[in-house]
Amino acid sequence: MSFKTNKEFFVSWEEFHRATRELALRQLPADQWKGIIAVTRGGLVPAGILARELNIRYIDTVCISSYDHDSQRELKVLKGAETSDGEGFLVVDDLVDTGETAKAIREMFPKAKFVTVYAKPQGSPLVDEYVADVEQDTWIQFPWDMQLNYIAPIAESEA
Ligand SMILES: O=P(O)(O)OC[C@H]1O[C@H](OP(=O)(O)OP(=O)(O)O)[C@H](O)[C@@H]1O
Ligand code: HPA
Ligand SMILES: [Mg+2]
Repeated sequence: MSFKTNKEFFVSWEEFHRATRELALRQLPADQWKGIIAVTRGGLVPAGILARELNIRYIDTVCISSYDHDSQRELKVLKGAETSDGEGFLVVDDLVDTGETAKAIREMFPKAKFVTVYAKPQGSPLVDEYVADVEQDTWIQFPWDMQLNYIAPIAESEA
């Protein structure tokens, strides 16, 4: 499935950090968690921030690759986590969009709490908790996918 839209939502490191700390605040008390499972790769960044804020040192990964095949999105689990049903674990991803990844996560870890930083409407019902809503037709640009660039003054780009 290809995603074609002109609408973009640019997220800075500061904003991502702030939103993820807000997510951490909602996961108290911290001692209810056996550990965190990060959904690679996007979930690795919020997992590090959550682990720091909640003082959690047990961090596992579930490694998922999704790709286009005959215009249908296929999900492949490259590596699972060391828990049978996810009980007591916080599973974290950067966002939920169509919800396809979330469905796979729910099947793998039915007893875990699944949280994301951002959620689009199609996927948001599949997440237990998230911080910010983003419209379905908007592409979220994360800070690790961007760099600072020079831009010409507005006056110079006239005519
Ligand atoms: O709700 P969905 O439509 O499934 O989309 C959400 C998933 O897509 C992105 O990962 P992606 O597959 O791009 O891989 P990455 O995390 O390795 O960048 C994002 O990090 C979520 O895991
Ligand atoms: N931004 C970045 N990665 C994504 C998105 C998005 O809006 N949707 C699915 N993967
Ligand atoms: Mg991902």
